[in-house]
Amino acid sequence: MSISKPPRSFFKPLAIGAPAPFRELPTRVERMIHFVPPHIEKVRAKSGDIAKQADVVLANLEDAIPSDAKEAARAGALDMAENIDFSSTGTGFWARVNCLNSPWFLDDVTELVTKAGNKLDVIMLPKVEGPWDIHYADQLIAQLEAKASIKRPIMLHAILETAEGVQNVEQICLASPRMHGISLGPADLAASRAMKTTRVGGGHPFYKVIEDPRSDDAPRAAAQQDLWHYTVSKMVDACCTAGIKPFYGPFADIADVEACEQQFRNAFLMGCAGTWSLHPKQIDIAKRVFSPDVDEVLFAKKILAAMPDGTGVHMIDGKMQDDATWKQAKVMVDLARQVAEKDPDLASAYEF
Ligand SMILES: CC(C)(COP(=O)(O)OP(=O)(O)OC[C@H]1O[C@@H](n2cnc3c(N)ncnc32)[C@H](O)[C@@H]1OP(=O)(O)O)[C@@H](O)C(=O)NCCC(=O)NCCSC(=O)C[C@H](O)C(=O)O
Ligand SMILES: [Mg+2]
Repeated sequence: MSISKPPRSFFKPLAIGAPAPFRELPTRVERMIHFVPPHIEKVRAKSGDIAKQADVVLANLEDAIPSDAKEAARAGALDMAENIDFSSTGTGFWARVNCLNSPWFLDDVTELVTKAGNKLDVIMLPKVEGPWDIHYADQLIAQLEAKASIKRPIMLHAILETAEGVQNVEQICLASPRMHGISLGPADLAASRAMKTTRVGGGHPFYKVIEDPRSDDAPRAAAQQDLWHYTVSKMVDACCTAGIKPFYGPFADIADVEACEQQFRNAFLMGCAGTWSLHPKQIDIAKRVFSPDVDEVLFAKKILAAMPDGTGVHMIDGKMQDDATWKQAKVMVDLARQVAEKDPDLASAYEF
């Protein structure tokens, strides 16, 4: 017998007075989650301008924040919630709290929900290992939402960054209607798996396939492979099954914009909705990559126009189209419509 909630209970608030969880995710373009270290006043002061460029701004309280600056970072996050106007640009405001077994988690969540809960869209939860972590955070957040009379539910976004978390990703995604999505955490995950790399995301020059020996003894061609392909695929399937969003995570070689763009593009093509940006220059890369390609959108529109009821078979520009390609086209055009609402230049390029 499986131990899961009866269907009628799944969407009930977990505390009396807490808002009911969303039945559908709010429709939002979230091409990048921009990380701000909120304890650094100089950077925090820029986050108002960053909020005009990025789809989501995240106050980071976890890794990259020194242990003696955790309280300052939390205070900085509350300051951002109070003083930045996220709503006029439709920008999401998220916070990454410290992990569940840290001494800071309880105060992070308590203060964020009770003091900034009506501004906060999503809490990002690091190092999630199984559905039990989500159940605990879900119940605690509901209690705090009730206590502080929060009007709309705060969503949860888990980071996939331990071998155990990857093993349990399907159950994590299905654990609660509060789940918004999952991000890949390639640095912690590499450490958890004892992968022999010091890079954060991206490829590795030693992880490659080489061609067969050549008769002329010339050097053999080689191509780097994607270390993250299996994990991203597993994450995308788990998220799509649960109706939540998969995201790539950090790419820490800030100077290597070309490799960053390629890693983001691989994730986009495989189904990810967005990525993290750690530095302002990664915002535009993510915007470019996670907005669908103009030529592909125009071609997808042709497919939808040729097959108004989504059935049958058609030839367009020499390529066979049928019910399945109609669905592919709809994914592309639906996303383009959402992006177009935020971006007038793309709206005109997509010919909406
Ligand atoms: C990575 C950085 C430490 C680099 O900072 P810096 O050396 O200051 O960069 P620049 O000199 O090029 O900065 C140019 C100007 O831009 C401002 N700046 C820099 N970063 C940001 C930012 N994130 N948001 C807003 N503004 C930013 C600088 O202040 C400069 O301004 P000015 O002096 O006026 O010209 C830094 O970018 C940074 O701290 N980024 C965030 C790092 C972070 O959040 N790391 C944690 C996430 S990754 C992770 O956790 C791993 C994951 O969990 C896993 O397991 O995989
Ligand atoms: Mg991490």
